[in-house]
Amino acid sequence: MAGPQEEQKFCLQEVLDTFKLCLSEKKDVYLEHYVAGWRGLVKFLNSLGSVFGFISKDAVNKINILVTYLHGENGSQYVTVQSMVKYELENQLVDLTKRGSHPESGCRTLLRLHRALRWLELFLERLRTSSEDSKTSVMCSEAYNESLSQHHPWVVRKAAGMAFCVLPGRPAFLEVMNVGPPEQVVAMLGEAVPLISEVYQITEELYAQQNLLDLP
Ligand SMILES: CCCCCCCC/C=C\CCCCCCCC(=O)N[C@@H](COP(=O)(O)O)[C@H](O)/C=C/CCCCCCCCCCCCC
Repeated sequence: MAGPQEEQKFCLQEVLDTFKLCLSEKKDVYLEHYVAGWRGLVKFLNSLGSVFGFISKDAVNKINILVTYLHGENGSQYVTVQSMVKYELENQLVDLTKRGSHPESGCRTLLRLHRALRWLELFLERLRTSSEDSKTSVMCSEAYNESLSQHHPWVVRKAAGMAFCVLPGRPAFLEVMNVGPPEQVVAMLGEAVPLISEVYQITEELYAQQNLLDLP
């Protein structure tokens, strides 16, 4: 039986499988698999050391908010992102313009992870197409500057930038993914990036249609 250390070990294949399960036949996004994908990614983040603790803590907090809805008395309304949006909007459960009585709605919580998914897509695509001596810190901050950073205040941007500086080099980074030699990791990233991108695009379109992209 695997010990606690073993259970916490990151595996890219596992994350890939989870994101594969995210989309239903009619392209709805299953919340359960979406948060499971994030849980897997947080395992990876935790393996990089305590300097990433503040990021991991925020991600876990948001995952837990969504899991609480998923397992709560109205859990059946939270099966997909589409049903969650419909339910929360129809029941006025979302603070639309300023934070009020629903500061932790499913919609605003998921939006934060959704924005981070775009960062992930950009970062993994850079990682996939980079050369052996490319710097992960540079790829990470470029991806961050093109996506998430515009939603973060100066102090968070500064802390994130400092954390990126201690990321391991590309070879060590690929090794932690527990896939095998670098070529195999690159091949798996070639499968993972389009999947992540599709989940991102579907959510983005839904949020855009409902005017939810700037939830406070
Ligand atoms: C396939 C494996 C390779 C890549 C593995 C990457 C692993 C990444 C795992 C988790 C990513 C963390 C997701 C962070 C969600 C952030 C949500 C957010 O924007 N929260 C802010 C706003 O929230 P509210 O205040 O409005 O509730 C919050 O202020 C943020 C606080 C923490 C700082 C977030 C910085 C995010 C940087 C991007 C992640 C860098 C990870 C680098 C590891 C390679």
